[in-house]
Amino acid sequence: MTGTTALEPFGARLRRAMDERGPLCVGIDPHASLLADWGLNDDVAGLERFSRTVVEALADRVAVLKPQSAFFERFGSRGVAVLEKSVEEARAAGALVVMDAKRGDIGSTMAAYAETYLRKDAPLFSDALTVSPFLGYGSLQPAVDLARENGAGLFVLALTSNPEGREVQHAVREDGRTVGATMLARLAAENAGAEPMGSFGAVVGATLGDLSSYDLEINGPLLAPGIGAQGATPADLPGVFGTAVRNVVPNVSRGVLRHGPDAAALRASAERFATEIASAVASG
Ligand SMILES: O=c1ccn([C@@H]2O[C@H](COP(=O)(O)O)[C@@H](O)[C@H]2O)c(=O)[nH]1
Repeated sequence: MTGTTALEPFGARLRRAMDERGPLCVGIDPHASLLADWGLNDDVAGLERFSRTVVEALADRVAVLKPQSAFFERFGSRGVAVLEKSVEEARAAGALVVMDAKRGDIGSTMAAYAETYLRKDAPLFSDALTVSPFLGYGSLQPAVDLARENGAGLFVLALTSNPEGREVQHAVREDGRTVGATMLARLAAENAGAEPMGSFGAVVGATLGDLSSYDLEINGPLLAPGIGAQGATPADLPGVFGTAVRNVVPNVSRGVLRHGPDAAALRASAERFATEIASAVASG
């Protein structure tokens, strides 16, 4: 999957991975507390060991791994070097990598963020990147363009899993639509006509309860954090997402990672979540 050959669009690659492996996305979130629980030092060597363990245990079986950039950046350039290596190894083992860095800025700076994560030959190239649209959806255009050119994707924050997100995302605009609904509509337009689905996804928390007032049919993936440590369960998915549940990529980070460092235990936990998710999606 690495190299210079052109990539198929992210949406097509993700749909295939979801069909073959199931939709589960496991986070690589090396919290200081998890490093301690795993008997590792809170240093670059501990970070490297943690991340390598997760990649070796799961990259050959889950559809998506989602490193949380913040936990690597806190170690400076050496942490970012670990992140680079983890992304490369995860992709080489067959997982798609969603870089959770939530980038967002004025368009000219956004272009530099896009070069960092979405240009095929960049050291941190990832299959998709989380981005923040709160400087205006239009500010994301350089990332949309570069993602299209390189077969990558984006996950745009729309309705986040944290309770504080409401004050921004549920705010009602002059046209009567909420900010979150507007982001979903922009993504639906981005993905129009794409088959089997578009490459431009939304982040929609699994914690949010009934979202039937929102049109989640964006013809693109819905990255759904919040399962496990934040209190949502796989069984909540049909109630939150309705018929759009078939496009949901449920993310679990601490809920799986707390079972490490034993690789078999990490795999068993991911397998349990995958099974519960499959049965919830089938019932939805
Ligand atoms: O709305 C959002 C967007 C992103 N996240 C990220 O997902 C994981 C969740 O981790 P858990 O340990 O499963 O709670 C983490 O990296 C967040 O930064 C989110 O939770 N909500």
